[in-house]
Amino acid sequence: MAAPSAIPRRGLFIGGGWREPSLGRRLPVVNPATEATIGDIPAATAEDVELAVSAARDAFGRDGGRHWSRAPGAVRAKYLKAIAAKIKDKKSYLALLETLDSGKPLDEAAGDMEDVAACFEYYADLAEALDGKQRAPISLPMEKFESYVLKEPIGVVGLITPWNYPLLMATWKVAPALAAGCTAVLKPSELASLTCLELGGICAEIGLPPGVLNIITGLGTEAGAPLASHPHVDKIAFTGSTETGKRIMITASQMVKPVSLELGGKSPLIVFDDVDIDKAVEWAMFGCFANAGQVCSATSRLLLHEKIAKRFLDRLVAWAKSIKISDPLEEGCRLGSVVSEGQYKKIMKFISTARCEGATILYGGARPQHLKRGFFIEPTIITNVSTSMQIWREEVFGPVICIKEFRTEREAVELANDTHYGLAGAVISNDLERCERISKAIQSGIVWINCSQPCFVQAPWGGNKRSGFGRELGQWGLDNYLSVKQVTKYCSDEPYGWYRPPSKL
Ligand SMILES: NC(=O)c1ccc[n+]([C@@H]2O[C@H](COP(=O)([O-])OP(=O)(O)OC[C@H]3O[C@@H](n4cnc5c(N)ncnc54)[C@H](O)[C@@H]3O)[C@@H](O)[C@H]2O)c1
Ligand SMILES: C[N+](C)(C)CC=O
Repeated sequence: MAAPSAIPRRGLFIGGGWREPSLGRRLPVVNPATEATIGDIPAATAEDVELAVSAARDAFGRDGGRHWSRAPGAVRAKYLKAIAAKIKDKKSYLALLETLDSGKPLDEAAGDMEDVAACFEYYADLAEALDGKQRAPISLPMEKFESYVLKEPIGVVGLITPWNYPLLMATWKVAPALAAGCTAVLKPSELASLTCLELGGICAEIGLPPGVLNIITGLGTEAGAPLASHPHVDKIAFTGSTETGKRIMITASQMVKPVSLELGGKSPLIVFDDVDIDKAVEWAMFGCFANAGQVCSATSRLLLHEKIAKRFLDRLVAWAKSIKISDPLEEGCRLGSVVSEGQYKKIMKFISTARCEGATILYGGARPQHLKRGFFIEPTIITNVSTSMQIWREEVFGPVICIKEFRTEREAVELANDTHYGLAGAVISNDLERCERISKAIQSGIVWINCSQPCFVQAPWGGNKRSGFGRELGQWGLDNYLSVKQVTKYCSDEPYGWYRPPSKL
């Protein structure tokens, strides 16, 4: 598909319609693969947050919730399925916008759109099943009482999301929140908001009741912060950096507002000496170079058994040289640009600091020579790394992998856990018992065996330690937006009998 000459000019999506931002300001949209400004998005501020939250509150309580929050799950499922169908219809167009906005290869963006549609369909099914799970009885030790559980939507939720998988990360929150009966205000990243705004258009097309989903674009400090601190927002679900996550937690704590946080990572991939080297190399590449390494769960610390380290690195360099780095719209592109100039400079600084600290840039580390414009960085392989180096400790969020060797399983696990993060980890070995042992020993929310990165909507996603808490996807994702209410009934004809009745005289 050819790139459109201009991207759609959208307003903020509030109360089922488009609105210009209150202060009339807009932010430029830069295609990171060409550095050309291709349009702009509205810059919402506290005034717009106020309107969006108010629209979401109205939608939550409208007609006593009969049309949304207390409607049968099948009603909400119908809308979610309609959204999924539209996403599928518009897959090529949405993928194109995602690529123009973020620099990711078009094939990856198309895959993301399939995952977006699948996520809406999955939570449509869970919305339908929710009614059947209401009033689940609780077994009590006293016959005079009966107890059951109601699962109710939490209320109005604020959803704040990052730029690396713009529509997909938003969908991981929007789909379960709506399935649960919540109404929502979505604030995508200012660096890539185009497809999230298109989601607003889709909601209007399918006739989603006004205010159920509101989408406000803008800067984190101007639009995200007032959303997080708004007293009428009942929960914040956040995906982004650990630093912003900390700020959100502090803000939310003032109102004892629940938060779920999906934060950064510095995940390990352990490779033993009993593997097919080329197969393992491909997973190592996918684990750290897919989406130009801008993946929260990127396995960016590679731990190699010393017996295969040399051969593995030779093959890794050979494979890395063969990656097609190009305009992300070109067929077969496997490494596009990173998302922005700021991200490009940040990654380059990580590489130069690694060099200054004494690490070896075995391959890459620079702009590809054949690309004169755009924020492209070669796949970068760094060796001679010590555990005190920044490159070992901090999340780069770019196509940069650092490597250490190990001798024993114990040493591998110690190195794997030598991080403040705890999002993911991976192990590759033909000894499956060893893989099982290691999957228990790695301190993270996700472990992959003999692969890295596959992600399924049915399985829980989230981290430990400074990678956050709470789980998205699967049933856990729905539970994020449900409040559990205990209802207990006294069902005996007898008086309770704790107090002595007063005399009738
Ligand atoms: N754990 C996961 O599932 C997961 C998934 C994707 C990305 N991430 C993480 O996201 C990070 C990259 O994303 P990013 O650079 O967009 O993160 P970021 O923290 O800079 O921004 C995330 C979102 O928060 C908003 N924001 C910024 N400051 C804010 C504030 N003070 N109050 C409220 N909102 C604010 C931003 O506008 C954006 O919408 C990486 O650390 C990555 O690991 C985690
Ligand atoms: C889970 N994933 C890989 C789609 C997004 C994390 O950044």
